[in-house]
Amino acid sequence: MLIFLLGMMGSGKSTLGKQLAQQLGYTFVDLDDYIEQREQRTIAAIFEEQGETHFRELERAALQAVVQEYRQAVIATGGGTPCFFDNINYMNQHGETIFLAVPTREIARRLISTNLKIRPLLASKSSEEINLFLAKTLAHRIQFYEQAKYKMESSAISVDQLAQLLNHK
Ligand SMILES: Nc1ncnc2c1ncn2[C@@H]1O[C@H](COP(=O)(O)OP(=O)(O)OP(=O)(O)O)[C@@H](O)[C@H]1O
Ligand SMILES: O=C(O)C1=C[C@@H](O)[C@@H](O)[C@H](O)C1
Ligand SMILES: [Mg+2]
Repeated sequence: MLIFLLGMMGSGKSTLGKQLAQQLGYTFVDLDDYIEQREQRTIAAIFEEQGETHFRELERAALQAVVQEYRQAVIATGGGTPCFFDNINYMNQHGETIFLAVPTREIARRLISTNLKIRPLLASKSSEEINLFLAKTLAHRIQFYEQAKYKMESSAISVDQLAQLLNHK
């Protein structure tokens, strides 16, 4: 089985994905890391050198490559992955999709306390600008995230909650 975690930057896809994979004995794949390895450069560099449109094409190709490569994996997608091309339908067709619905306030709080340089869409923004950016971005993205098969809504999602959700499907 392939399990895709969806949600905004900072919703915990990478953190929870690693823990869930460990619990299930699955491989953990972080789509952002996968793209960086394929490209041999950081996502920030891809954005800087070729812009977001090109990044989205690389992201779609990476998503499809991961699906071909793995049979049992937990995949932490990028924050924007479900919102471009037909990626959300593609993921729904190839596995279980879970939207980590963490409130914007909590996401902003988490991100402001981490290194913003690795998140090019947030770099060089003030706290107030980050809050505004997250709210505006989510307003657009929610229509894609909501197409996930499952939704986990909490400001403190745990790996056990995720495992339970999958057990009861
Ligand atoms: N369930 C959680 N409870 C509290 N803090 C968390 C939780 N999950 C992640 N965090 C913290 O939030 C920050 C962002 O988490 P993480 O990198 O896992 O998010 P992400 O969804 O993978 O983001 P991105 O899309 O930018 O890769 C980290 O500092 C992490 O420690
Ligand atoms: O929310 C987004 O659009 C992004 C989130 C990150 O995971 C990276 O995929 C990239 O920084 C873009
Ligand atoms: Mg991540």
